[in-house]
Amino acid sequence: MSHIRLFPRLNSFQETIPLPSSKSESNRALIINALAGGDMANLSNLAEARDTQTMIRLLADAGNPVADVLDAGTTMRFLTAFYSITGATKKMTGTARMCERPIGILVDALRTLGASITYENKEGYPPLQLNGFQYAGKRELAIRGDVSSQFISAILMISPLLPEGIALQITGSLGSKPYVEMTLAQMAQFGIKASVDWSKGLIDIPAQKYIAAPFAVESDWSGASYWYSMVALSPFEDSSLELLGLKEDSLQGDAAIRDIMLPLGVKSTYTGKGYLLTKCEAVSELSWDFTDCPDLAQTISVVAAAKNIVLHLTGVESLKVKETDRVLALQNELKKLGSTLAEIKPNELYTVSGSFGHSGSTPEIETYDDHRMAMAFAPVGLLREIVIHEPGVVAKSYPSFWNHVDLLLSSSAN
Ligand SMILES: O=C(O)C1=C[C@@H](OP(=O)(O)O)[C@@H](O)[C@H](O)C1
Ligand SMILES: C=C(OP(=O)(O)O)C(=O)O
Repeated sequence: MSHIRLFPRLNSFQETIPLPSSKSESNRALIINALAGGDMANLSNLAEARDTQTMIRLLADAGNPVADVLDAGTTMRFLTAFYSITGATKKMTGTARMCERPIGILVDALRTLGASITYENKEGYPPLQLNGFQYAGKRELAIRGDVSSQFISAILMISPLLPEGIALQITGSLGSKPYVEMTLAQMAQFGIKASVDWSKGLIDIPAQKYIAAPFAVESDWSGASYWYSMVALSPFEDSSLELLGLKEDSLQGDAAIRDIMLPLGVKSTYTGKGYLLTKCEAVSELSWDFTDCPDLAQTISVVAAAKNIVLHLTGVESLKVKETDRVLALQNELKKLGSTLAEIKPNELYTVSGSFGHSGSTPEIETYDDHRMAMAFAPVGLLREIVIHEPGVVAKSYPSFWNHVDLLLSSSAN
């Protein structure tokens, strides 16, 4: 299927959406469970996301000298640390885009600990060749926090296995902090004790053993964000959705979508089984810092553009090194809705503003091999006909996305 065409419906919806499981929680659970020597049967509700299925496949294929992670960032970063500490000889590679995503900060940290790693092409980027591990005898490690938190999560998960544990000093600002907290919380569920001083950026983990334990993965709050958009963009006041499996007290930072969407016109009510989303009044201008929840920036930018809400975004620096340069991709595609994403302060402050076009030629949205481009723009189909190119990209995190969209929107695929 090279594109999907979505058509607005003429009435409201009241539906229940069975959300996918979190790929972030799944990929941590898989690494931690493997380090604990646990049985796979201990893990329930693992994500159907390709990133997680790739992790499962690669962990089961220990003897293969090559690990191809495709486009999965967490799989690349977590497995590089996992194979390093387990002394594997392994080539780590992925898609062309994965080979443009930085990994030097993690490689430097692993080398300091004792890993032997070489770059096959460009310094600081995959593919990598891992050639075993000889403990360097140092428990103090400094690591930058401003490029990707996944480097820190990767190091943290292997740290209990280091002969003296680790005293990790995060330097600079820390982006995506809730993902580091998620890592520590999941490690704690497998018996790991850590002391953390966020005011100093210090995480201390003594050497200790993981204790195998059962772990059930929650529904995905990042995937939930697109259903929030559906409610925000529905022109009918009585539209509502119930999202199943979301927890009130989630490990996922993207649960912040509850707070972000309130001023954008969506009220969240916990039902015991998940969340009920209903419509409420929206503001006309909003500022939001996405440092803790970068994966929500596309969702929110599109909602703002489609509702003619002026949105000021900060904390979006990391968007340039994700599945695509998400700032550039948004700039190109928001134009097709009548909006601009203007860089107000270089690399710091961006503003979405414009005038949403209900008529004129059908916007044809390119997706740049990025699942979140496809899912962020799909809800616009509630307001006007729209075409999304390469809709299969959603498989990275949410393979059943279009089946769920069918509950709300008519579509034709080509
Ligand atoms: O650790 C994780 O599971 C993730 C961390 C974030 O990446 P960065 O830390 O690179 O911002 C996020 O964007 C990604 O989708 C998943
Ligand atoms: C950035 C993402 O994933 P990753 O970095 O793990 O490829 C994402 O899912 O939006």
